[in-house]
Amino acid sequence: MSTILECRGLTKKYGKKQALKSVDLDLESGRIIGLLGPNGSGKTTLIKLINGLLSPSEGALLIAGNEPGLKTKEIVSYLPERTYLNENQRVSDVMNFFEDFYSDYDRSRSKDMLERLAIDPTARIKTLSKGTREKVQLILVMSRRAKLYCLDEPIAGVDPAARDYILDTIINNYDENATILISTHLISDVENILDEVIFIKDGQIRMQTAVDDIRVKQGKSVDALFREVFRC
Ligand SMILES: Nc1ncnc2c1ncn2[C@@H]1O[C@H](COP(=O)(O)OP(=O)(O)OP(=O)(O)O)[C@@H](O)[C@H]1O
Repeated sequence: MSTILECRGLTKKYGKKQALKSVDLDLESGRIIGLLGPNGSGKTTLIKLINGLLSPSEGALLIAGNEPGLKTKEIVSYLPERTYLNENQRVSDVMNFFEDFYSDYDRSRSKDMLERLAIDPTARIKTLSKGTREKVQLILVMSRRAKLYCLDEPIAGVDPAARDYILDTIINNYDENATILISTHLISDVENILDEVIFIKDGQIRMQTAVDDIRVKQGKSVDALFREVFRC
């Protein structure tokens, strides 16, 4: 198994606030990994650094051996915590944009998922509910054949019935050598698809472990362990 992401001494400061404190982290290819932590623990900051939207204050971050930039954008598919879709465009316009922009975009995947979720590709984004916009954006992001997917709160606004379909889609559609990093507070919803979890608090990695170890060795669900470790 190869390493897709490496962080060494990764630090991010916003003024005096240290959002990430000398993080050392390795992510292997072919894993679905939950990035879990309380509010303000540094999850979005880490995901933005991976996507080159922020630069490290100190330390290094490498994706398949490269610093975030044009080369890594070709292999990283990113779902931000907020939707960025242009209100006046139709869903099919955004699909065209993805097709032009990303050589790994597979339009047939988007079509299948839109159909399954009964989303009309000719609908304008502004006519869609918040949850449906989130579904559209996730569908687009998951329709790329990327090596690393970074999903920041992918199912937060989606109803529970569609969550199951979306999570199934995530596990069934992605290439087995790809890695998916999912930041979420909906741990019990996602834990069945996770291979591994990272617990983060106050900008530091508190634990990185296989989900099977939590279940088998500790006899707990990830959700139960999270509540124990981060009890207020
Ligand atoms: N632009 C910014 N300027 C100053 N501080 C910031 C900025 N963005 C984030 N922070 C701070 O950095 C820390 C980490 O924030 P981050 O958004 O990465 O946390 P998070 O784990 O994603 O939180 P949540 O679960 O609430 O989304 C927090 O203390 C936050 O207040």
